[in-house]
Amino acid sequence: MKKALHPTMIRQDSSSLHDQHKPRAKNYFKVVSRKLAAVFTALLSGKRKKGSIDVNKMQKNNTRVKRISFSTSTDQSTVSDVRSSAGFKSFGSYGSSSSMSGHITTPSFSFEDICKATVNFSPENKIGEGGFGTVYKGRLKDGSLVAVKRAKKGLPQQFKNEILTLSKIEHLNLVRLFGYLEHKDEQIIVVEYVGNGNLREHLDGVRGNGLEIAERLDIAIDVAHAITYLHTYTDPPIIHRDIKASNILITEKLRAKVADFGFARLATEDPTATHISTQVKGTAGYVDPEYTRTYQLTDKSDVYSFGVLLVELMTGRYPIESKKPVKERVTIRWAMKRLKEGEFVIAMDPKLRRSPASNMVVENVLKLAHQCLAPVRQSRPTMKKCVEVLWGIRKDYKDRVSSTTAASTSHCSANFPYRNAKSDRHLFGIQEGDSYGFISA
Ligand SMILES: Nc1ncnc2c1ncn2[C@@H]1O[C@H](COP(=O)(O)OP(=O)(O)OP(=O)(O)O)[C@@H](O)[C@H]1O
Repeated sequence: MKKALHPTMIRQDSSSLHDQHKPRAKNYFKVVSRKLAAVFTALLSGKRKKGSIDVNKMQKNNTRVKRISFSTSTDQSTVSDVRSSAGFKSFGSYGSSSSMSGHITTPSFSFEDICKATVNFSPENKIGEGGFGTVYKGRLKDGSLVAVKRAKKGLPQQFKNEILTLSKIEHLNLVRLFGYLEHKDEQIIVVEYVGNGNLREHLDGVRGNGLEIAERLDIAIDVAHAITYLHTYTDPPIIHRDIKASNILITEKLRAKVADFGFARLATEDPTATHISTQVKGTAGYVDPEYTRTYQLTDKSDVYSFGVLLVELMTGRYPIESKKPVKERVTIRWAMKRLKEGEFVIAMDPKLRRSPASNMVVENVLKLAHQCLAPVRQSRPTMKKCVEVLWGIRKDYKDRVSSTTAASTSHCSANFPYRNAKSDRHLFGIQEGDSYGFISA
């Protein structure tokens, strides 16, 4: 999907800021290898001991296209668990994320199996390319479809982040980890295949038949469920740090799964801590300005990015539209101004059908986005609150559409037997992933 660089893509070289860590690097590696050895020994002896590995201090200089990455000298981020990475590890069964009781089962397939599954990483099987590397579609021996993420060389940090995070989570609206593999200089992550492209492709109209307002609302709710789960129901909480439309994968039923945990962070286990001081990472246009200013990361940074995503869903525009007139270039600024001036319909994606019910959704979702985008994080709602607000909007929408449908049916059913099957599927019955999406362990 990364055929060409979009205006939102930026390149930021972080080397000069990282340089200040260099004199300490040798010591960190010593400390880290000691801790890795301890954790590995604990794993072998069957005891699960919480290690504390300062992974950001292990981080090499990282130049990324599109994503932001620069650091602060007070970087004290920690990741509280690590697993052995020798050979293929699969996470076929693991307990609840809150207990972090994931265990590594016997290796179930090898590098050769992955080569077979992807037909030697053939270009025909390539489904995407991102900062992490290339993503391939694969079919395993048992016939199941998987997405194989083949890391670019020299990104050990992101590889580790992604497997550490994915191994702790299980939720219908998050892509599921099947396993990972380190083979010579290859680093591979195998995850659930989500077959209907990503949200950005749907908004661009290069996938599917265009998303109706009810479908966009369901997608917003799915994403909100997923982030609520990460912030509230994992232990320690997880901050995704890269919520954006291209990381929202879409199923055949037009429901959403959040992917790409390369930048995710485990929040501190210290209940008195208000934030983590860490490198600023994310994608231009989505990153919380308070985080970029203070280097302080909290779950409210994800809330900010979610606010940007809501605006994107309602307007169809990219967060940064460099070809638009100056006043419209920063989409959130433009859309919030339209909202404030009572002209939110102007900001509404032209691909969306206008109706009192869909206008109501756009207005209320933009109002929620406004709260998520508050400059000061304390003023932003929690993700759980966002879910509740979105549920309310969906209920109002359904009520309004049902009453309109009932009125038009009673008045002109003989003349107007046509029903819109696509809209109807949002009015009746429970949708896949409507609950918080927990999968019982
Ligand atoms: N599990 C998956 N199932 C199906 N397609 C996937 C899967 N994971 C990724 N993709 C596709 O591959 C693309 C690239 O994914 P990846 O997470 O590596 O990068 P990205 O998020 O798009 O970009 P960046 O890494 O710069 O943020 C996705 O946008 C998506 O289209």
